[in-house]
Amino acid sequence: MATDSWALAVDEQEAAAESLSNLHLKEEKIKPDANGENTDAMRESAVVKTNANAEKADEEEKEDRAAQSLLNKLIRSNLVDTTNQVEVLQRDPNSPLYSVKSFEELRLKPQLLQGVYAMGFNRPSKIQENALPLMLAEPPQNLIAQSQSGTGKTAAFVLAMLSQVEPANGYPQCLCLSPTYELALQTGKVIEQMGKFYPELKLAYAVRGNKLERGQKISEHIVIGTPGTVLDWCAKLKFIDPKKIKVFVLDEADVMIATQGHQDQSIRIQRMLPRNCQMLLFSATFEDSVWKFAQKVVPDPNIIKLKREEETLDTIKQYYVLCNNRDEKFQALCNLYGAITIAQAMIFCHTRKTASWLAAELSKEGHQVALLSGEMMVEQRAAVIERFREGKEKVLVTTNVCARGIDVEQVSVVINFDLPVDKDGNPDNETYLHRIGRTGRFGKRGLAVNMVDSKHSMNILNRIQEHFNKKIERLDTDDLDEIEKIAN
Ligand SMILES: Nc1ncnc2c1ncn2[C@@H]1O[C@H](COP(=O)(O)OP(=O)(O)OP(=O)(O)O)[C@@H](O)[C@H]1O
Repeated sequence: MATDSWALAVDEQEAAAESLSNLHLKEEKIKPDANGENTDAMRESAVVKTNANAEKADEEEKEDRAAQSLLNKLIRSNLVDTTNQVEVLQRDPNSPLYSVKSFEELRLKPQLLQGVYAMGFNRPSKIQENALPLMLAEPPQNLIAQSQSGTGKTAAFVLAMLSQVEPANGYPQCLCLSPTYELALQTGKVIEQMGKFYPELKLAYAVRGNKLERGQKISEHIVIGTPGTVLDWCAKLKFIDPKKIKVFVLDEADVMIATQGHQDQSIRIQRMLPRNCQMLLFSATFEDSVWKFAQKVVPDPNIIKLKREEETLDTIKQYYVLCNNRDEKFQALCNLYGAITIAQAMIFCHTRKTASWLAAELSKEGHQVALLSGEMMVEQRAAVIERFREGKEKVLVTTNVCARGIDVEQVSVVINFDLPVDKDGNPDNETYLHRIGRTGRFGKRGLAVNMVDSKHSMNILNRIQEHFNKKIERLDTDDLDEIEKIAN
């Protein structure tokens, strides 16, 4: 389907409009008055608007990250497999470094060990091998830990909290901060499961809407909540005596830092805690901003990091197809499906609108299609992914926002209906690797097909090719023999 005429695809126009409107959110400009001068009132009002807009953008960023994190928790029932080594930086490099290969070695209270086994945990995960002895040491140590989602961080700090609690003392002794109500509930569930054989142990949720009488003191041993409400409960309403807290956990630090207000509130809470309180901070990623925040929250930390699994394009055959427009891309996709048997495929689009359109068109052609879209509630997204994993649908059409970090082993083909670009329209190499990398895993060979429909997208493809230094071959989807050849 060679082409000379290139038009800016409808999708790209939509996407450009979207990123422009985002830009307007962030960069509210001061307009001159009739004499061409700015008035103070205008400047002030623009500053207020800019702040409000920045907060709104913050809020959206946090919601995106929080939704992703919740989705990961909902769709995961096992540890993520990782062969990467853990890196440990001890606060005192001269003290011996302990690591455990079994839960028995930790000398847990019997009812906790029973709880761990009842959850089906046979041995500590990679990160737990090092983190647990540090967290349970005498005196307990402070810790900053980073490892990708699903590697056992939550289970580790829940075990640390449960180990420190003295149920005979009817007041809060452990405080855990989560970025959102929903994430707090998820952690609460783990506490309840692991503490199943510890019935005297009580848990309270400090989340908006959980109203208590003024002047009341709470008797629950563990409090889990969002920073604003926890701060109110400690400082304003005095439901919690922060001086009695023994373990302070800040979970999902990378999600937390997306909101400036949450950072400030967390730091204010931390300052109210006693000096000997154990401080623990967890994050799935470790950008500079997370690191700076972590150092403010956790004094004298030990640091544990687990590198991310390397993704590679080595086992993946990459192709591109030249088209003139969206309809031709759809036709190319149908030709591909007509010529080869595809176990399961993920198709990525740039906007929700294209994704919905494509899913509908594929359904009309008789394909069993699942659509994962940003408008869906997180629980609905989890249900869609679950069905796809079970093989109930063979094609998953999605936008990038929804599909980060989703592992579906049986996906053999990834199709970039639109190439991944960042907010400024430049190639998003990391996303490309992420999307394509998931097909060629576990020693399997994968197939990736990129749809190119304009000079601009050809340029993006070339830059992706240069970045990875891996050739992306041209494929003619009108030539059935050729398609069959690549499939074999
Ligand atoms: N030692 C273990 N053995 C077996 N399964 C485990 C172990 N530790 C945790 N799990 C399970 O693995 C999954 C991921 O663990 P966990 O939620 O603690 O990871 P996480 O790193 O906190 O992930 P996230 O960042 O998404 O919260 C959960 O289903 C949990 O029950």
